[in-house]
Amino acid sequence: MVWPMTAVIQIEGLRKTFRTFRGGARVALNGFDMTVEAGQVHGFLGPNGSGKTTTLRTLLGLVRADDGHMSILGQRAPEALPAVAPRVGAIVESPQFFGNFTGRRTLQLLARAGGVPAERVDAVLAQVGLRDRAGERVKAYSLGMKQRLAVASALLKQPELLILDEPANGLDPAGIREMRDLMRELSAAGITVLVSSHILAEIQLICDHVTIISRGQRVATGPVAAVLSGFDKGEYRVRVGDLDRAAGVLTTAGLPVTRNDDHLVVADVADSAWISEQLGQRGMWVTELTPITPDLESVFLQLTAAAPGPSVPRQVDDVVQPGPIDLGVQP
Ligand SMILES: Nc1ncnc2c1ncn2[C@@H]1O[C@H](COP(=O)(O)OP(=O)(O)OP(=O)(O)O)[C@@H](O)[C@H]1O
Repeated sequence: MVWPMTAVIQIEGLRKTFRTFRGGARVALNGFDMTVEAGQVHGFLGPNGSGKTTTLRTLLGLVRADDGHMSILGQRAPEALPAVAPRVGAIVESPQFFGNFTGRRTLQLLARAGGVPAERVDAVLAQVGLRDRAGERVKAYSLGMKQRLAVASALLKQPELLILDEPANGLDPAGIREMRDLMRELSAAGITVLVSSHILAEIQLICDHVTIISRGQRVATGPVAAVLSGFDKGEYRVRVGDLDRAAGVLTTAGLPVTRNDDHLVVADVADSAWISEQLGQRGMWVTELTPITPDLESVFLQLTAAAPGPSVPRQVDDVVQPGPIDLGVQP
């Protein structure tokens, strides 16, 4: 199989079914595909239980796949993992640090265990912004600082690829912002970053590309802006004095119109000036004409929702699979 030279991670047709305690089967991955190109900060987004951790654990050889092809840095996984491991940093399980050690001591021990030169410790402490707090005990660190220490430990061996499972889990907005800045700095330093998350705002802030998984299948992928624009329905919010009359005019002209309390939502609008012209000609003066651009949250909900109503918890293991949506953005 020929894969693009720039693909740092390539996953095709990945399948994994877990046998449950009671002899049942739980489909975690159902033919999942993902491509992460060099230099990306790639968000791996999906609801709880959609298969993100299973994908990362399978990629890193911690879980055996039932079927599919995977490569990391151009080498087949899991077979070639021992060869590529020195070039990959990963935090898939929350690392447990010894609280009585300082951050620096923790990294010194990890460096020694990994055969990494001791000078790397100060370099990674600086890289993750912990240099000034490196002499404090880890048990006094905030959650954000512990996450940074975890990232620092993964950076010790100067990886080309960093894989982080839910790095911003439990962080407050300021912590998420700091994590975003850190990801961007790592990306600027030439490291490809794959970040999994079920938090949309976090992915929109941190990542330039995204793959969305739902029930073990990829449902969208591409640059964040392209994924969003694939869902742009050309909708405009229109405010005008007589909503009913305006709705009538626009509907007669063939545009889909939704009447809300104090405004209309008009879809399929190619030229917004045409709306003000049509209404103005009939003595209706438009006071607002605003494009409604999709955000990742609404796209995510559309893509991952075979969602039950709010009173019914999402059944992550439902058998029904949504059809994958090909945005044609990425192979
Ligand atoms: N070791 C296991 N044994 C049985 N089922 C498992 C196992 N690991 C994961 N699963 C199931 O596989 C599905 C996917 O789980 P996974 O942890 O990959 O999802 P996730 O997207 O990482 O979710 P979260 O955001 O909650 O971490 C879930 O239904 C989960 O219960």
